[in-house]
Amino acid sequence: MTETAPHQQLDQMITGYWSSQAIYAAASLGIADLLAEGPQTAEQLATATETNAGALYRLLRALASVDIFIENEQKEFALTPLAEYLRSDVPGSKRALAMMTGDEHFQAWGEILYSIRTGKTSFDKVFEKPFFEYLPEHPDKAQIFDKAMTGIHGRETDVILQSYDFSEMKTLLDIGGGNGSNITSILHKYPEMKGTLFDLPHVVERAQPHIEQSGLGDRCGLIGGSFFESVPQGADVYFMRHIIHDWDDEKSLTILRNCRAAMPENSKLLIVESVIPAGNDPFAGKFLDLVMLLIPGGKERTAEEYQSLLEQAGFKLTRIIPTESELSIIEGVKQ
Ligand SMILES: C[S@@+](CC[C@H](N)C(=O)[O-])C[C@H]1O[C@@H](n2cnc3c(N)ncnc32)[C@H](O)[C@@H]1O
Repeated sequence: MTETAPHQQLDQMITGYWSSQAIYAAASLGIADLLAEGPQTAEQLATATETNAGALYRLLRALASVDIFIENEQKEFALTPLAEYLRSDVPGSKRALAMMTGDEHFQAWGEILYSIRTGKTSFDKVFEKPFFEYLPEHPDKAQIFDKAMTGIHGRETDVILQSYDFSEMKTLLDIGGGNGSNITSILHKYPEMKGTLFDLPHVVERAQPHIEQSGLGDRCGLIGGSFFESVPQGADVYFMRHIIHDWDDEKSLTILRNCRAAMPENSKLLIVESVIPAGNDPFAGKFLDLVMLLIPGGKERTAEEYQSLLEQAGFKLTRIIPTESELSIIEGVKQ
């Protein structure tokens, strides 16, 4: 086996965005959906997508060189196992993730030096408003964001369900639960449990059909609101996945204190996040931390940082439960 020399490794890292932006272009044009019925030439695809046939051919040839699409002898392109995930309608689709990452995220990453120099979000510099205020004003982007969250986090519910026993809990509140894919998976596993999806009003409105289609309409309520104002009262579990990492300590404390005020005495707080380990080992959360710096203005935290945050909000951190993935389940109770 030939090893990649350090200078070649670095070349690959430096030019990494070439492939991610090429994937973004193919995802935005819906190429994988067009190929779902069978192979097509670049000319046919260019007609369907109103693009330049020569340029589209070059895009698809480059992507085929990294196993996304494959070109046959008739110069037709077909789907590969990687390209299948760029279809809109497959379980675990990554199309929305590729579209979000290559668009607003990429523009914010272009201003990374601003964030490193100032500690402020480059998203706000580029788009002139915070990310979660930009989304309701751009419903098409907000819909892509909801789907991207399922694309990146969708499989996480399975690992959470493997690692945590919810059987004693009768009611669960999924705070910032997005399009409801997490809460519906939990409710499917626990047929006795009732749930409530809580998120911003525009998100809850889009989630409603998803909850109805899941057949859980009678067990899953929807409440629109802001966790900076208050959260619904009375659930056995206050569940937040990838919420606290979106915010700085001050805003996170507001959310946690609002949860504490709404929680019955014996209910549990569950925060699901990447807990940053010490040392130099690869850990995707260390790069996700940069996304948090650039875009919403939050951070990934260490176990000590979660302990301190929970204590300041009036909680006792009872356990940090590792899962098969990089995620941990941080459990807290009211002090
Ligand atoms: C990173 S996403 C996580 C979504 C989901 N929990 C998951 O794990 O896929 C953050 C969520 O927080 C919601 N959110 C942002 N600001 C909020 C607020 N002020 N009140 C309630 N939800 C909010 C967003 O709409 C979004 O659904």
